[in-house]
Amino acid sequence: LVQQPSLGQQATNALLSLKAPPPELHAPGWALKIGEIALGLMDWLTVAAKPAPLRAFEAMFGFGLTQALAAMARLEVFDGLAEAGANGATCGELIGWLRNRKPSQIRRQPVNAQLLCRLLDFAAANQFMNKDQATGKFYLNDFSVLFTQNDDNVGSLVPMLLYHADEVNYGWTRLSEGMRQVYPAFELANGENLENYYNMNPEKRGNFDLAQRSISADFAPKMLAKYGDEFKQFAQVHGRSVHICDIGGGIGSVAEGLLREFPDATATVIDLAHKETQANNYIEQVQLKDRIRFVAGDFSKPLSVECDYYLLNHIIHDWNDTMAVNILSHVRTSMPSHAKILLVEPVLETRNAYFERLKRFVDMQLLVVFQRGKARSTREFTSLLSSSNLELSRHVPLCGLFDIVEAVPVDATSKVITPETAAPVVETPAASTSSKPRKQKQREQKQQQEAEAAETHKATPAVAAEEAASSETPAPASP
Ligand SMILES: C[S@@+](CC[C@H](N)C(=O)[O-])C[C@H]1O[C@@H](n2cnc3c(N)ncnc32)[C@H](O)[C@@H]1O
Repeated sequence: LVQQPSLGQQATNALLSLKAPPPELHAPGWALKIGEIALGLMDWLTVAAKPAPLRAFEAMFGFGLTQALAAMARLEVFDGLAEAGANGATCGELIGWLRNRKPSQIRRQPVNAQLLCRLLDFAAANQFMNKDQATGKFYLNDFSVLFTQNDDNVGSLVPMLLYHADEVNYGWTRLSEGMRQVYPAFELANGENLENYYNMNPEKRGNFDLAQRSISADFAPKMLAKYGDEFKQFAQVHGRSVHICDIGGGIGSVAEGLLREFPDATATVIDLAHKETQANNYIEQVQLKDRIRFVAGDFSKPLSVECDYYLLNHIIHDWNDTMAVNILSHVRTSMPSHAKILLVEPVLETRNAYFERLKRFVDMQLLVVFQRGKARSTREFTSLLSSSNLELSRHVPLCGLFDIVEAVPVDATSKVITPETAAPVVETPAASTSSKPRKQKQREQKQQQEAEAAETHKATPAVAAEEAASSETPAPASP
């Protein structure tokens, strides 16, 4: 791709002025929906327009893209380009820069100049970065900026990339044997399940934790866009701010992100006891000790923690149906009737070819790594929830890999909290019906409409019966 230097320079300047990757665009729902449909259509056309032999070669070569990207991240090529900034850098200049650079988080190896130049040309041909053919200079582009690194690497995709390129990639090499459903492919390849593997390789665990934090950092603004108004209304109705429980919340990084977006909210993070010290250190480090509490707990056993929202972020997809119902039932038993459960999951859907492909990829990752875990469809969630005395109240797509599946107790009197249905109602000036501000009235009307729309998603006995009929294969024993 030949880039006009002036354009390339402008783009690079703009990108470098951002400390983290560009923030998500929070366009109105209808605009995102149109964008999604257009993306799906373009994706379908791109695939359909390619002759089959080309598609076959692309599929066979796909692994090389991941590994080339990982090699460049390890060699800190993208950081070199970031430092070169709008001037760009030739291959020779980049090598000089790399040789003089202090060793940093990722171990660098010595590089052979000629070989690295070939790798850079491969990267430019695949649009990982831009190349000005006239000057031979390389420039960071909107893709490679995502793989630059910073001090704590939050916001960088490098930890996520290395997780996929290393331990998960080994797992994929044993996929056919993993299909026997004795051991997950990951265990066949790495000799241990994920947890034991990380116990034996603390450096890899550190990288995995960073990868998770990067996903979490992306989640809070999306949640604000979807739940900001509802949380505000909750505070008006109940006379207090929401209390969120993050079940399987790790060291509290997701809770931290959420509480930064919702300055009045408080949170309880529940995770296994071995996370306690790390979590408390983290919560102290981010100065949220007065708002986030860590509670050691096991979601495979009854829980007793009362909250307004129970967040299960990337939890259910790690488990088979039996365990998923077990976890959901424990949450259900401890939740008050007004509370909601928010499951953050890749919901499989078929309307959009592009997202379907990404979500199916997540499903395969779960198959490779855990075997017991899977991505589920709305119908499958409906079934899991109904077996847990819950019902699906709303499906909130987040325009990406993940969605929010919202659930409420089956016997809840109302699925949506409104001033009319919530108890106890705290009279505040804003909540008094005679002088409701216009915006509040509009919000209530919108919630009413959403409640009606949610009815169409409700589990029907027929669906439940159909789902119950599809039995699940038992999970394999651990080696
Ligand atoms: C995929 S991670 C998700 C972490 C976090 N929710 C996030 O999105 O970053 C799964 C989490 O579940 C926790 N976990 C696994 N088994 C658990 C159990 N039986 N009880 C409580 N937490 C558990 C793990 O320690 C880990 O933090």
